[in-house]
Amino acid sequence: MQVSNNHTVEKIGGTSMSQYEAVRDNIIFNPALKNPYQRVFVVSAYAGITNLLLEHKKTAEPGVYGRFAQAEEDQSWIEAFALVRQKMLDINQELFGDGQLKNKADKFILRRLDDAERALADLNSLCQHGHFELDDHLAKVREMLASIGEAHSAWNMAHLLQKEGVNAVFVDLTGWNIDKAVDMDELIKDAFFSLDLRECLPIATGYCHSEKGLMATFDRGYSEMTFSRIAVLTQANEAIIHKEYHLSSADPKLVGEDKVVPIGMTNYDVADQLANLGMEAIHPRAAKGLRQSEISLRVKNTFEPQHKGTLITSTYVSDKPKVEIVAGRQQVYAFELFDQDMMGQVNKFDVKILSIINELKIEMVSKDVTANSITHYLSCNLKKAKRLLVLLEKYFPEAEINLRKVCIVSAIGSDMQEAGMLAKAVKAIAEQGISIQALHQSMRQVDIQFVLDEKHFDQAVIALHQHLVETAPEV
Ligand SMILES: Nc1ncnc2c1ncn2[C@@H]1O[C@H](COP(=O)(O)OP(=O)(O)O)[C@@H](O)[C@H]1O
Ligand SMILES: N[C@@H](CC(=O)OP(=O)(O)O)C(=O)O
Repeated sequence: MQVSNNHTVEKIGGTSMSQYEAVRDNIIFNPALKNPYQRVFVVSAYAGITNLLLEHKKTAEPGVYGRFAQAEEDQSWIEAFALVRQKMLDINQELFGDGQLKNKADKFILRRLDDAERALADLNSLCQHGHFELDDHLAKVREMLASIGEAHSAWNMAHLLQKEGVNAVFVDLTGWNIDKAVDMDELIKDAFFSLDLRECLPIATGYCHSEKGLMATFDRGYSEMTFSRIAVLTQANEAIIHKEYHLSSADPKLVGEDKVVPIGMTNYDVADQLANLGMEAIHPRAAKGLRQSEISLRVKNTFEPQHKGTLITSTYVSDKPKVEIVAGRQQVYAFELFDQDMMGQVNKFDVKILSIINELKIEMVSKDVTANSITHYLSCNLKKAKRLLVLLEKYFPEAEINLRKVCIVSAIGSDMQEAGMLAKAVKAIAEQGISIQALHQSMRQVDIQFVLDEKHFDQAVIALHQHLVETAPEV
């Protein structure tokens, strides 16, 4: 590639991808730009497709992968496959209408789907033999299935844009046709090496093959890793994420589009806190690469092309201490382990608990300790929570273990060091008659976290936003 340091790398999220006209008119042909080039696009699967291929991101309802992994005798993954195939063909119909290009698009994606379905069927029958364990192959199955979603959306977008006269190039990073594992960085460098960004517009798959497995390392939201790696390796001038909404002071769907305000600027610290809560302004590991390479990140609203969006840099700090965002996480399991013997040796207990949590690959959102108890706040499905409970009971037979489903609601800002900020936040919650289960504020002064009963999530977000953002004096 002609490294010019004069290009941007831009990711288009799944919700935006499902609205092609908006992507074409507002992003590709953004009126503020002279021409569509000097940009690299990295695209996610259309909204809902990865949920059908793997499992629902929020509810964990199993898709093809979830069903395939569940039981060798259960053949319901075949029905799940039929569902995702139909959904992908429906999307093609809507985008291309009838004609040659639609046939080409169908042929492309059907080949991948058929290849994958055959591979799963073969694996399933192989694993009927005692010598083969399904579990040994599931990680590869997950990678294979995930990659189909982004191959679909990227192929379609490149070909739709070609129809509009743009020299768009489909960049397939899925590694579908390669015969040996390749390093992710090598694959990206190879793919972009021969491209002249002055006259072609690469549309790259948000899924990228890697020796260790993209899903295994980063799991859902992985397209941001591909995006970040491409931005770093091609030395982008700026990295841009296009989303359905502005990065706002709270979820517009929950608090109301008229009440939230777009965030003008913020820093990577804030982005990390948001990602930790599952808001995914950007995948925290993706942010690390951009931050280290000093590439700033802009989050833009697909539907308001004139708006500059939110600029995330490593250096920004708000002029005055303030709460920038109220966000939260539902479906959190609080595991409280209490043992009188823990007194004076909390560390010893914690090391073992953490090793079990890691073994089960459960994500930790927060934790707190007292002299004789440790509580981990974990984000996982019920199945994993039950598994963890069994293991903890086995390893700590003397301990009392309490498991509760909670939510975490958090007020976040790049600088929140102001006397009275915490009191104001507590008052906002207390006024609603909500009882606080736990409260965390770290020395880094970038967030205040409330652990609450699940049912209070919406009410707490709305109340905190009202008292800390809507009524806060303008800075
Ligand atoms: N502070 C916030 N600002 C903007 N969106 C938010 C915020 N908190 C939660 N959301 C929610 O995030 C969701 C995901 O954003 P979206 O642009 O649809 O993602 P993707 O681009 O990955 O498809 C939106 O449905 C929105 O309601
Ligand atoms: N489609 C993948 C990857 C991704 O990052 O998607 P999105 O940009 O829509 O969050 C997923 O759902 O995990």
